[in-house]
Amino acid sequence: MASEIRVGVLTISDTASLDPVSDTSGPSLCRLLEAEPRYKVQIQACVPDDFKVIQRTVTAWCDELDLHLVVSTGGTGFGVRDCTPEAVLPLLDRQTPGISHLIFSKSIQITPFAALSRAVSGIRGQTFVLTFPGSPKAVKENFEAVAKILPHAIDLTRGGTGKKLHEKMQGGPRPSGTAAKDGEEKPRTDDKHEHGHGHGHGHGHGGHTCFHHSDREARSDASSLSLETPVSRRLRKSPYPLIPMDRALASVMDQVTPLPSVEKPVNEELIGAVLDEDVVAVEAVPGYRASVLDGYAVIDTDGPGEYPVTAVSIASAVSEGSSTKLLPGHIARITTGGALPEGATAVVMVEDTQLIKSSDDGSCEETVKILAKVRNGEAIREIGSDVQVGQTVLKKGQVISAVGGEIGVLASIGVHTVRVRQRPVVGFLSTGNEVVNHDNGQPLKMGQIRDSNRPTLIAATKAAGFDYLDLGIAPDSPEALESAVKSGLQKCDIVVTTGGVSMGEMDLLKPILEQKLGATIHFGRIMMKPGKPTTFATVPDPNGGAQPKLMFGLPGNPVSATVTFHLFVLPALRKLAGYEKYMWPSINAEVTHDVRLDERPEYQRAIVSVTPEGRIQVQSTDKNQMSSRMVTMLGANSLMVLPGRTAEMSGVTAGQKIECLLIGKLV
Ligand SMILES: Nc1nc2c(c(=O)[nH]1)N[C@H]1C(S)=C(S)[C@@H](COP(=O)(O)OP(=O)(O)OC[C@H]3O[C@@H](n4cnc5c(N)ncnc54)[C@H](O)[C@@H]3O)O[C@H]1N2
Ligand code: MOO
Ligand SMILES: [Mg+2]
Repeated sequence: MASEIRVGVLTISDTASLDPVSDTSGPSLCRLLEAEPRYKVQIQACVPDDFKVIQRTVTAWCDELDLHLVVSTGGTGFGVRDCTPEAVLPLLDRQTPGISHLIFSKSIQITPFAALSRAVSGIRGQTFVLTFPGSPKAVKENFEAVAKILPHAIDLTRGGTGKKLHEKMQGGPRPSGTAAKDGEEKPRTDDKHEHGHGHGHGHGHGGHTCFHHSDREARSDASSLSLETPVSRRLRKSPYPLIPMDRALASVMDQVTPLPSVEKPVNEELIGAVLDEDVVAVEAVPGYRASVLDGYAVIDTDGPGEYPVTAVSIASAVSEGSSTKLLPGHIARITTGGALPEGATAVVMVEDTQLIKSSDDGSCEETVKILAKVRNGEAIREIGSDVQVGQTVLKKGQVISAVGGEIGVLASIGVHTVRVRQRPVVGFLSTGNEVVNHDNGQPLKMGQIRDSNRPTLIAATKAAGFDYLDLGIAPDSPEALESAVKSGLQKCDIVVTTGGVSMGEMDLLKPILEQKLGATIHFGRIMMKPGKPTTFATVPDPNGGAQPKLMFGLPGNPVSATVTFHLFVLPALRKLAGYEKYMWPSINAEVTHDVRLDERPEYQRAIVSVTPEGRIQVQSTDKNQMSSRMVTMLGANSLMVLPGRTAEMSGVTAGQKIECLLIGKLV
């Protein structure tokens, strides 16, 4: 049986999420649990009665935090906003009706109001999930109803055998009530006790009945992230679980499907495009028998000796049927790339010949001596010897590089257009009342800051070969932000905003996405530095298209925005554009100095270089890697992938190897 049971306690209540201090159910559940040493409450949060927020939180807690037990309190009743069972049920792999029944049967003995709870329970992955009603009394009664079997249930959920319990049960079950704590199983007669089965949640209003209307009214129009929430009542804890980086990346990539393909002419506009078809040569290269050298076309069997020069073939277009025929005992002057006269079987380079006789004015060679013997076929490029007609020269999925190989081959084989994946268009919107255009020509007023995010991200996008739209700057007003994001989504495949995603009262992006644009926020916080509040959402296409649009809410701090753009947005753009390898390549490099680890896994800006002896080294751009200091991006060609600090490992010492993502060119 698990020696330690890691628990998440989730209060589900609009009221409590507005004012977590008023939450009494969550804390009392924590106290009940922690009264037993085996339970360790690892995470506690208040979220509103919001289907998506509940699902997101429970999913993340079960899947990311590897908790043994998640217990929620609230939202199980008949209230119009109560939706805990509806949100939790679809997340469960297996329901546990016996547990729900046990809780119900005990509660109903205490009060008939227990019938107003629609609580569910079950197993998601390896996590046991319980939903309790929203009052400290109900929480206590429900917990006590299952306290004895809970460790065993959790053990079985985790693949345990339950051996210990079965041994304990050898003597048969104890008579009901004999081991009960004082009052545990005594039926209650007081119908008006604070059971709160889904009604009003009882937060901070000790002694209210389960029909507490004022509480219901208060939560009917408010949610934790509501745009109307007054500042003093805003959430003091983020409702978005901190998820690990790998999970965040996987969640982005799950949502990205390559764009459809289009026919494009073969020219430099193709650079960076991904082929969506195999390309077959429609012409042979070369299309005629061509000389590899400047010299003389000969019949190899004639051998060395003096020969009359009876023809000239200079590389140029020749009209059909006009090519000369070489007769035995004759040779023809020929230039590199010239068409071989009919009958010629080899070419002798000019250096291996000697002029014997020329015309009086020297304009014509009449007799030339072939000095060396040549083999049949020597210095001749046969028809199709480079590429044959019908040969597959490029494969679906291949990227048209800027090096030139692909465009060169396409141009040479008579293919004029190719099917390539459409290139995504990404829109950039800076947000913030304090943010002004970097080139506005005005001195900054107190509190203003120049927009460095848009120029940076646009430059990086252009260099990566993607199309972009500059969506300007939106002030921190719900209306302006909503309309700017919406219009961006109408025109782009991805919208990237910077700023407004953390915990301030001006951080409006997340509530706008959820409440105004119907978005699904896949994550709103990541355990990483920089970039903790990075947000990713899918938004229904405002143009009515079937495919949702992608939306990244990057943090406002310039380094956070730049690093998360490289880590998330560019790979997503590459996947959208059809790249099979869309993640950054990484390299292990020797760090040239000691590095202190942060508690969050960190992406330090760094320079990877190759020493004259061929050793690959890496050096941080700057010791002070604060996320506002754009100077830490100077010269960076890589991001050092540093793990979070642990008791065992607090730093990396000079000489150790560390993984580095190569986001720029090696120096
Ligand atoms: N109570 C908490 N506060 C903050 C937390 C937290 O967990 N709890 N997280 C911090 C972290 S980490 C980051 S990163 C930032 C992210 O903030 P936001 O994304 O909400 O961004 P803003 O508040 O709008 O701006 C932050 C910072 O960046 C400057 N900025 C914004 N846009 C631009 C731009 N286009 N160009 C240049 N600089 C820009 C802005 O003026 C602010 O100084 O939140 C922490 N807070
Ligand atoms: O996560 Mo923030 O990006 O450290 O400053
Ligand atoms: Mg902020």
